[in-house]
Order: sequence, then C-alpha cells, then structure tokens
Amino acid sequence: MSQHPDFQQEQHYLHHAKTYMQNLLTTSAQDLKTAQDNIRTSLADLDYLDSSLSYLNILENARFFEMARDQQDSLLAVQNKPYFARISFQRHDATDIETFYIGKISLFDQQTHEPIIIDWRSPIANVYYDGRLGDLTYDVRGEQHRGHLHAKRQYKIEQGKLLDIRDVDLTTTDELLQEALEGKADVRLTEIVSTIQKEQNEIIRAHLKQPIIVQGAAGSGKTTIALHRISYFLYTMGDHFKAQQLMILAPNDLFIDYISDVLPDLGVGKIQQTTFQQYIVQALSLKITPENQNDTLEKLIVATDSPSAWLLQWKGSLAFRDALDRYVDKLEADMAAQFEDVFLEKYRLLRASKLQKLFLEELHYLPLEQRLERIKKVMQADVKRKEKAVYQALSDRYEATLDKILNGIRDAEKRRRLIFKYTDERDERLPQIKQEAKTKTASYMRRFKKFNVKTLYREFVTNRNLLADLVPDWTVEQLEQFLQAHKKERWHADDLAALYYLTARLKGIRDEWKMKVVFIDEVQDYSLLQLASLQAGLETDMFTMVGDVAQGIHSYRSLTEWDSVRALFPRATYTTLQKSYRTTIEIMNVANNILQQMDEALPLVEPVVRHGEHPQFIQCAAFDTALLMQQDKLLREKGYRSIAFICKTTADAITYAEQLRHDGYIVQLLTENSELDQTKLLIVPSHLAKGLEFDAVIVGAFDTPFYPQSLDRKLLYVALTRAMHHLTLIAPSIEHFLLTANAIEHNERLEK
Ligand SMILES: Nc1ncnc2c1ncn2[C@@H]1O[C@H](COP(=O)(O)OP(=O)(O)OP(=O)(O)O)[C@@H](O)[C@H]1O
Repeated sequence: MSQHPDFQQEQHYLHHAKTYMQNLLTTSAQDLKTAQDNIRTSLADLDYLDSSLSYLNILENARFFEMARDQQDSLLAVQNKPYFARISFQRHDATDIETFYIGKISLFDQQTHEPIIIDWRSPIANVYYDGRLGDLTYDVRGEQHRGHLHAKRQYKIEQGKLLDIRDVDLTTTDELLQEALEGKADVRLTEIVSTIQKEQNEIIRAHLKQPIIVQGAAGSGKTTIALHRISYFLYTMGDHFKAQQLMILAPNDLFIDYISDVLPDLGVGKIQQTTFQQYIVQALSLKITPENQNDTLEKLIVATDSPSAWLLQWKGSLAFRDALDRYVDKLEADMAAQFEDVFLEKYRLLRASKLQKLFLEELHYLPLEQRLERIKKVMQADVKRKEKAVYQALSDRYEATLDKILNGIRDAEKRRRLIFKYTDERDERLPQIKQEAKTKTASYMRRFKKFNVKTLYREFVTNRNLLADLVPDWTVEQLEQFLQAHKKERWHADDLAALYYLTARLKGIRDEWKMKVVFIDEVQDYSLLQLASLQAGLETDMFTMVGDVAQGIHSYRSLTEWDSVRALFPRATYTTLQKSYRTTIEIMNVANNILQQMDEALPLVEPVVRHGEHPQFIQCAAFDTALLMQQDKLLREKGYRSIAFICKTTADAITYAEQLRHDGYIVQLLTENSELDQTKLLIVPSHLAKGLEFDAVIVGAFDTPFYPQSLDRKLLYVALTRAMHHLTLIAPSIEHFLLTANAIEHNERLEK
C-alpha cells in the first residue's frame, strides 16, 4: 500500500501535539506536587487559635490541586490518540485556509494562542460532522457564519502512532465508520466522537433549550447520541448548568452499568444516572418498595389478554392526570374554605376573602403548601406592620374612655372604681397585643395540616365515593375493578408517577431533586402520565427523549405513538433515525421481517452497508445444553467476545441457566442488578435485552414460542436486533420465531 504523500508531515504534527501534551503533563505533575506540598505545610502550620490564613491556603491549594489533576486526567485520557480528524477551512472573507485538528479536548499553544487541537464539541468542529465539502454555514452561539470546507481528513492513530490517513471527499464511503462497526467487541457502550454521522450530529447539537423527541430504529445510536448530547450540552452550556442538574433516566441498573463507561470518556462526571422508580423514591423520600415493571410484563407475556388491560392503560394516561387534578382542585377548595378573617385583639387585620383570593388566584401558580408559606409571610408582615397601629388605637381608646370618666363622672367613688377597672383592663390588654402578634400567624396557620401525599393517594384509589366523584365516566364495573386492583398497597410505575404529580401540585419538588435537564432513554416504555408528572414536578420541558415504538414492550400501559408526546411537549423537535449501525444487513433482513408484521406500520430499518454471516436456524426439539455449549464455543473460536442466549421469558432463562450450570457450564443469568461479564455465556430474558447489544446472539424458543401477537413480535424484534455480527435461532420449528420456512434461506438468496 502506497503511503499518503503527507504522511511524514502528519507524523510531525502528531509528534508536535504529543510533545506539547507531554510538556503540559510534566508541568501539571509539578503543579500537583507543589499544591500537595503547600497543603502539607499549611496543615502543619495550622494554628488552632488563628487558623484562618492557613485554612485559606489549604482551600486555595486544594482547588488548584483539583484543577491540575483534572487537566492531567484529560490529557492522559487522550495522549495516545490526540485527535482523529482534520479539516481545511476558509472563513468567509478570509484569504487563508486554516487547518483544524479535531479531538476530544481542546489544546492551545500557550504562546501563540493558536489551536493545536480543537474539541469535537466546538462550533467549528460541527463543519466536520456536517459532511459536505464546499460552501457552508455554521452556528456560533446562535449566530450564523459562512465559510468554505476545502478538505476533510481522517486519521487512524493507535498507541500514539499514526497508522493511516484518509482524505474524505463526497464519494468515499466512511471507512472509519465501517471499521468502527466491524471492530466493535465490547459488551459496554463506547463513545463514537470520530464517526458521528450527519443525522446523529444534528440531534446531538439540536437546540439545547428545547425538548427533542427521537424515534430511532433499533441500533440507530439513540442511546449513544443522547450521551453525546449530554457532553455537548455541558460543554456549551456549562456556565449556566451544573452537571448535578442533569439527569439520565434509564430502564434499569443493568442498563446504567452498560452505559457507565461512556460519560467519563466524554468528559462528563457527576450527573445523576438513575431509573424512574429510584428517582421518585429518592426525590419524595418514600419508604416503599416499588413493584418491578418487568414482573407485570412477565405476567402479561405468560397470560396475555389480562382483564385489567384497560385499567393499566388508564393509569398511564392523561385521563388519570386529569382526575388527579380534580382531586387537587377539591383539596384546594377544602383549604380555601378554611380561611377566616384575621384579628389582632378585636381588630380585623385581613379579610378571609382577600386571603382566599391570594390563595386561589394570585398564588395559583404555586403548589398548595407553598401558597400557604407565602400567605404566612404576607400575614406575618401584615401583623408586624399593623401591630403598632392596633396598639395605638387600643391605647387611644382607653385614653379617651379614661378622659371621659375623669371629666364626666361626678361621683368620686364611682369614678375611682371605673378608673381602676379601665386602667387594669388596659394594662392587661395592651401587652397582650404584643404577645398575640408574636404568635398570631403561627396559630392562625395551624388550621392547615401538612399533606401526607401517600395517605391522600391511597385515599384516592380506595375510596369509592371519592373515585365515583372524580372519575364520573366510569361504569360501575370499572369502578369495582379499580377498587379491587388497589385493595393491596402496591406501587407500580404509574402509582409513583401519580404520587410525584400530587407532590408536585401539593408541595412542590425539593430543589435538590429538581433537575433542570432530563435525558430519557427507551422513552417508549414511559406512560404519558410519567412524562407529564416529570414535566410538572421539574417545571421544565428541557427533555431529550429517545425511543423506538417498535420496541415498546410495555405498550399495554405506555406509548404507542409520538403525537401524544408531541402534544405534551409542544416546543419539541421531532426527528427520526432510520439507519441501524449495529446490525449487519443479513441480520436486519430477518428483523425487518418481524417489523413488517407489526401493527405500527413502521418503515423498514436500513442497515448501514455492512455484510456479515447469514443468520442460521438450528432445528432442535427441546432445549439441549450440549448444543448450546457447542454453539458458544464455536462462536468464541470465531472471535466473538460477547455472546448472549436470549429467550422469551425470565422463567425460561432461569430454567436454561440452571440446566447449563447443572451440566458444569459457567454462565451468567442476567438480572436487572447484574454487572455484565462478557467472559461468560449470558442468559438473557428478552425484555431485559432491550438497549443492550452483543457480538453474537442465539435466540431459543422451546417451551414458550413467540406467538403472532403484538407483545411477542416486539420481544422477538428486540431479541433479534441485539446482534451485532452473528445470529442463530434454535427451536423445534422456524414458526416459533414467526418466520416462514424460507425466511432465512430467502435472506441468503437475497444476498447472493
Ligand atoms: N456513528 C456511529 N459510529 C460508530 N458506531 C455507532 C455510530 N452510531 C451508532 N453506533 C453503534 O451502534 C450501536 C447501537 O447504538 P445504540 O445502542 O446507541 O443504539 P440504539 O438506537 O440506542 O439501539 P436500541 O434501540 O436497539 O437499543 C452501538 O454499538 C453504537 O456504538
């Protein structure tokens, strides 16, 4: 292979960048040592009587230490691959063509201030991802700039060595992408900054203060993009938002483990990564154990057509939210009725009607308890302001009365008696005003009891009369079913959403749990109620929501289309991703076959052009440990590193894992709390496979075939689309996978 003409020149540049980094690393190592020494000296000098100076010294050095360490960490992380691409760019009106090397961090020459490397998230780097050579515009903090992109170049750098250079023009396929996709063999998600595609880049950089909804095909990079968007967000808006104010909601802990490497790799730390359930329990300080959503799903998989399907759907709907609103209205009215005129002594300070107006109208935008807090403040100020006047008025009244007695009553004995009487009375009442003023507000407000939201919610779901009142359109049968279903105290996702919603409306969500920006993965598994609750509680619509309705295995209670979400987030951008980067053409053909059978009429997924092995079908009457062990070994011999055996239900997964273990084969049965260990054959229930990916997937359907019904199609589709490079199906018959006899052969024929 002939060498690129600029190879040597590029080698020089790489050497220059690396040397520069090395020098910085040496300096920051010295800085670290100096800071450490200073801290040590200051600690030794710490004089307990006059410690402020040493104390300040320690604090300052600690801050300095942290900065130097952060710089060191980020340089060390990229030292072996300082950049991955370069653009030759001419700004509008400029005569020179500038060259920018793009990497994961920015590096500037401290003397010349010229960039050595620019960050992939910087505005100018957008030009690289946007694709086109030629005239273009790019955005810098909302301002459009024009320019001309002359060339794009990609580098293959490994262990600090330049291996290859590719000039990218309009016709070349993205070799870097191809290699990245073929070479992937990690059971955890990775960053993709060097191969982000145009349509993905648009989502990463889409208006950061606006919500965005992404319907993306399986493997289109939704999770990856959402994580890159977080990194881009903090880079661009870091001055206004702290990482702690951002939150990712993932389906379960297994998934959080799966994505755990990406954010630190992208320079993002300290962001909340949690599940909806965990978030609600923590934010509301609940002492409850939520039901596992997958248990409900498992029941539905085994016994389909549950009689309570309508109920689950209703609880996930906005109709439930509306009923909760009516409940809050009722509580609000009850509260408003408790306001009475406020008196100090016998003087009226505030009228009940004024307080009601404040409560019901002027402060209506606040949760009920917070309105009371405000009213309390108003009252306190009012009492304080009027206290003197009341005192004066009362004192004047006594003065006048005493005057009248002195001047008007002739009988000395009577006069003396009356003067004593009124002076005593005055001396008793006047100091009482002060006393009463002090406690007035607190004692007045005591009539309002703090809400116990959990108790109120239980009241809502168990009180027949209340329910009949709040949901008048239910039939008697529905009402009975609802009451029956809620006899036992259970906390499903929508109960938690309702609790959160009620808390938001009655008390407000505490500041430390009021994240400003939310990223939701697998959003198709959310109900509208969950989304509406989060939106109301967090008082923001800065949501990035990515999902795929074709994988909506919880659709009995969650989303089946996007229009309703768009109505809930009217400012949201809606966009779709149709290309799959995960799966080979051969595997996608089989998955597309299932997609076509779905009711949702979704467009077929386009795999990025990447061929691989043909999926194989092995006919086998019953689960056979020997066959599975042999397949696992075979796949490992072929070089596949993460291998999953996916079956429809958890019960199947448990049984097969036990049988394999019984026969001495070491496997990992994946549960929601597992940490992925790719050295073992992973046994995965289909619903838990969602979001994950493996080099090779074996799907088994023995005791529980996939039936031609919505939920099974989705579970099967999820299972099939987990495979990156290889897919094997094992069952007594190919129909167990809802495929026709020639589906796999047909696939082969297609490719010949
Ligand atoms: N531009 C890209 N360059 C390299 N790899 C990519 C790119 N986009 C996506 N991928 C890879 O494709 C795979 C699928 O990505 P990801 O899991 O984010 O997709 P997804 O849409 O969330 O999938 P699913 O809905 O099936 O869970 C990952 O291995 C990811 O690294």
